[in-house]
Amino acid sequence: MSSGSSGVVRVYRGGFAHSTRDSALLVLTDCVLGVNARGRIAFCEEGHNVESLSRQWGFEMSDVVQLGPHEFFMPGMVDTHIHASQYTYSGTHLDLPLLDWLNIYTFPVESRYEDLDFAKDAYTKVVKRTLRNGTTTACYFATIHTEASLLLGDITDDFGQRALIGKVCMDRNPLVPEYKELTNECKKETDRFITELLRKKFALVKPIVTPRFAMSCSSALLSNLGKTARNNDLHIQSHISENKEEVQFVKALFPECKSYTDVYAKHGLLTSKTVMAHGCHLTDEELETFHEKGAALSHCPNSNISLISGLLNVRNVLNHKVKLGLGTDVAGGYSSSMLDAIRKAVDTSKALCIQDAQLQPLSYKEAFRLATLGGSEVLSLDDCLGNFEVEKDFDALRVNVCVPGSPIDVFPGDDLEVLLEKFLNLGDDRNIVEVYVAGKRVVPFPDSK
Ligand SMILES: O=c1[nH]c(=O)c2nc[nH]c2[nH]1
Ligand SMILES: [Zn+2]
Repeated sequence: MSSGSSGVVRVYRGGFAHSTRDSALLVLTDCVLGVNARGRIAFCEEGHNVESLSRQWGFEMSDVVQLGPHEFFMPGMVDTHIHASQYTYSGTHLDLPLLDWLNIYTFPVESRYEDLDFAKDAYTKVVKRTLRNGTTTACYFATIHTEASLLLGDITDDFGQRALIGKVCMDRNPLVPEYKELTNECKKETDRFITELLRKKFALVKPIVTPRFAMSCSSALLSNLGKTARNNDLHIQSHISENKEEVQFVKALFPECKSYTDVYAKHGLLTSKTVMAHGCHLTDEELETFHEKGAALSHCPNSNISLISGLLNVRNVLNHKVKLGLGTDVAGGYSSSMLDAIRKAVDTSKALCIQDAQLQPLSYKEAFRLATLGGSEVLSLDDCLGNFEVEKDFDALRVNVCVPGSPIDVFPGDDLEVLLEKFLNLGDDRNIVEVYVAGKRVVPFPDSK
């Protein structure tokens, strides 16, 4: 379809499901959506308006792509916390708690990313795997290595995934001292990473300031990173209050700070562009600080259970009006699929309800919202993605619950809402037949990939 004078390059008609500010789930059984040449949503209206839209926007009725009866579009999913560098061992090494897990499994593997061949293989695989599973936006941790982190940026751009890329910063690592940088070297390399990645002018891939967590950073480094983020108006990511032992260590390392949250706040690292992973053991007072600062949390339920870290009370986080999204936290989390994060978020919430009958469980609709619009809010990208509002980028998954070999069975009377719920609970990448980022089809991969 040519864009003509209207600029509409593609039109789809059929079922759509998304979240809005007011509604965790809006199901549109017959909707017509147009995508313009900039990859943005030109219109999203009731299907019966298609003829007047075709006159208004100048497209032919024969150009309208009609979805099948078992198909629908949903917004692309936003993985707000994933370690690309840990993908090589995902699905293994889940028998230790966080601090031992870091020292024994994680740091030795991350050290290997000095080798760019190793990095290229791992990073290509994780980008392809996550895209196929519907992650249109990923907030990645790489490693301390600048060149390999830049390579991750190149690969995400090449595959068309939207991403924030963090070169990991750490100048403290007593048990694995070969995996850290000197404070000055870390500052210099972080600046170089940011400059070089921005110089590439990738439309969808940007740097994010990434102190690993308070335990692996000196106060001098944290302050410097806070300034770097402020001076360049950059996003910030780290970990917070994942595990009780970690919380105790941080208290001992930063006695002048009144809480773990205060450590980041005092160093200028808690802003409206900050996303902190986990937060399982945050107090209500700390959640209030998150709310005041506009900082966000990434809930990583698979990792929290796999490393026996804790169970985040999402209802309490939502009640505090803290921005919240979901993360796979590969490889503390063993699945790179955001569908797994949705399921584990609901399961975790239900487990907490077993202990406290007063608590209201997270519904699948709320989890759907967290994985899409919630994630876009966490990354302060909700003005350009997260749902199907006009003028947002068309980041979308075309789902077919009835593909050959589908893990889902459909029965008479299953409406679109049922198909969505079945997909979220039972579906996998076989059901994600196409993935779009900023209007461009990125899955199936082109033959060259
Ligand atoms: O789940 C986690 N994965 C990590 O790599 C990490 N580093 C600090 N804290 C962490 N938590
Ligand atoms: Zn993590």
